[in-house]
Amino acid sequence: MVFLTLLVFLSLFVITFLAYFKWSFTYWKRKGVPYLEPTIPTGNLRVNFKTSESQFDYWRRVYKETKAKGLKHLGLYMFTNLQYVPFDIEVIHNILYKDFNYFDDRGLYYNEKDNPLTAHLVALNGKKWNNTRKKLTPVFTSKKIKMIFNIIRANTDQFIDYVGDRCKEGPVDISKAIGLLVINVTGSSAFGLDCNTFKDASSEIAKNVRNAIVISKFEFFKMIFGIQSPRIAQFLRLDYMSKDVSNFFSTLVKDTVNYRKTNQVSRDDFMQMLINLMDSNEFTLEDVMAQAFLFFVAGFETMTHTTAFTLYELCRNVDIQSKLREEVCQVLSKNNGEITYENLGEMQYMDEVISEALRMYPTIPIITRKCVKDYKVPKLDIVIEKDTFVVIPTVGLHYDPEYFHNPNTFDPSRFSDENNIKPTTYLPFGSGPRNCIGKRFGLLVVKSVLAVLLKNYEFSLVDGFKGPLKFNATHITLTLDETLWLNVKKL
Ligand code: HEM
Repeated sequence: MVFLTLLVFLSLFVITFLAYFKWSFTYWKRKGVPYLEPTIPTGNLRVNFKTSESQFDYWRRVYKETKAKGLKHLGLYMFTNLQYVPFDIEVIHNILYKDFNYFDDRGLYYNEKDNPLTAHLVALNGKKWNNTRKKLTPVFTSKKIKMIFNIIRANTDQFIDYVGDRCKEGPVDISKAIGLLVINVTGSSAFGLDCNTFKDASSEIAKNVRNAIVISKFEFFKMIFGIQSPRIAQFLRLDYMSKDVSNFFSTLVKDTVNYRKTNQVSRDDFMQMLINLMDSNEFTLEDVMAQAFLFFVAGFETMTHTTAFTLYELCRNVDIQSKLREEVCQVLSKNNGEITYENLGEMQYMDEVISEALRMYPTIPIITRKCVKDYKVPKLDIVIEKDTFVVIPTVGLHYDPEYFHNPNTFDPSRFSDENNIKPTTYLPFGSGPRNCIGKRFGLLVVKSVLAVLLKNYEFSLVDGFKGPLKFNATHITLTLDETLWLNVKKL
C-alpha cells in the first residue's frame, strides 16, 4: 500500500514537472517568435553538455543558420529562463545603448553577504552597479593607466628571459607564458604583490587564479541555479566559488590594506586607488576586495588569450608578422629600443592587427543583458518582458560577410579606416554604458607584450599543426582546448 501511494505521488510529481516544462517551453511559440526546439529540463543550454561544440562555434552556427533563413530574432530557453537573441543591428544598438535603461542588468548571480568577492562590477545590478561604475570610472582614465604602465614594463624583461629560456628547450607553450606575465602584472597592479611566477609557475597566486577561473560542472550548475532563482539561491547561501579561493583573495586584500595603512605606504597602482576610495568612505573593505578580485576575473583570460590568438594569426600570416615587427622596431628605434607608453601609441598597424584578432577571436563571444522592465522592440511587433535575458551574438556579427568581407581571412587592413566598420557590428569590448571598463588597460597590456615579443623573437607554428584552433566547450570565455605550442627563434 505504502509503495503504491509513493508510486502515485512520484507519478504525479513527474507529470506536473513535465507539464510545467512543456508549458514554459511554448512561450516563444505563443509570442510568434522563431525559436530553437528546447530539451527538458535544460532548454537550449545544450552547449554545456555537447562537449564538442564551444560557445564560439555554437553562436557562430546559430547566427549563420538564423540569418540564412532571413530571421531577425530568435527565442531560446536556459532551463525555463527566457533568452531573446536579436540579429538586427539597429535593435542591438537600441538595447545596448539608446534604451539601456531597460537593460542595465547582466543577470549574473552574486551573493554579497556570504561571499563579498562575488559582488564585483561585472556581476552587480541596479543602483549598486551604477554607483560602483561611477566610482571606478576615474580609475581607468588614460592618465591612471599611464601610471600603471611602469608596472607592466617592470615585468616584461623577466618575461623575455623566461621565453628565451623556454625556447632553448623546444617549442613554447605561449599561452602559459603570457598567462604568467598577466598574473604578475595584475597581481602587482591590483594587489600590490610581487608574484614572481616566472620563478615559481605553481605559486599560490597562480594556483588560486586558475581555481578562481576554471569552475567545475557542479559549480557551474550552482551559478545557473543562482541566475534562474537568485532569491532562493541567496536564501540557501549558494556560492559557486571555492572557499579556498575566496579566503585566499580576501586575506590578500586585507593584509595589503593593513600593511599599507600601518606602514603608511602608498604606491602608484590600482590597489591604492581602491584604498583611496575606502578612505573617502566611498568603498567598504568588502568593495575593495571584490573590485580588486575583478581584475583577475575580467582581465586574466581576456588579456592572455587575446595576445595568444594574435600571435597564432601572426604565425599563419608571416608577411603580417614581418610588417608588424618592422613597425615595432622602427618606432622603438626613435627611443633607443625602449618601450614607452607614448611610443606604443604610435604603433598604428599594431592597433589594426589586434583589432582584427579581436574580430576573429572575441574572447567574450556573446554579450548578455537582462530586461528590467517590459520593452517594446521598435520595428518588430514584440515586447521583451521583464526578466528576459538578451543575448547579443558578437561572434556571429564578427563573421557575417555582410559586415566583414571574407570573414575567415585575417586582414588587419579592414581596421585601417574606422569608417569601414559599420556601427554595432564590432563588439569585442561590448557597447554602451556597460561596456568593458578595462579596455584601455587590457589593450595596453596586449600591445606591450606583443611589442616586446616581436622585437626579440620570430614565431612560427610547430610542424604538423595547421589549425583551426579548437576551443573549450565548457568555458564561457574563448579559451583553447589544446596547448598552443609555438616555435620561438631569438632574433
Ligand atoms: C583584451 C582584454 C579584454 C577584453 C577583450 C574584454 C572584453 C569585455 C567584454 C566583451 C565585456 C562585456 C561588455 C558588455 O557587456 O557590453 C567586458 C566587460 C567588463 N570588463 Fe573587460 N575585457 C578585457 C579586459 C578587461 C580588463 C583588463 C579589465 C580590468 C578590470 C576588464 C574589466 C571589465 C569589467 C569590469 C566589465 C563589466 C563592466 C560593467 O558591467 O560595468 N576587462 N569586457
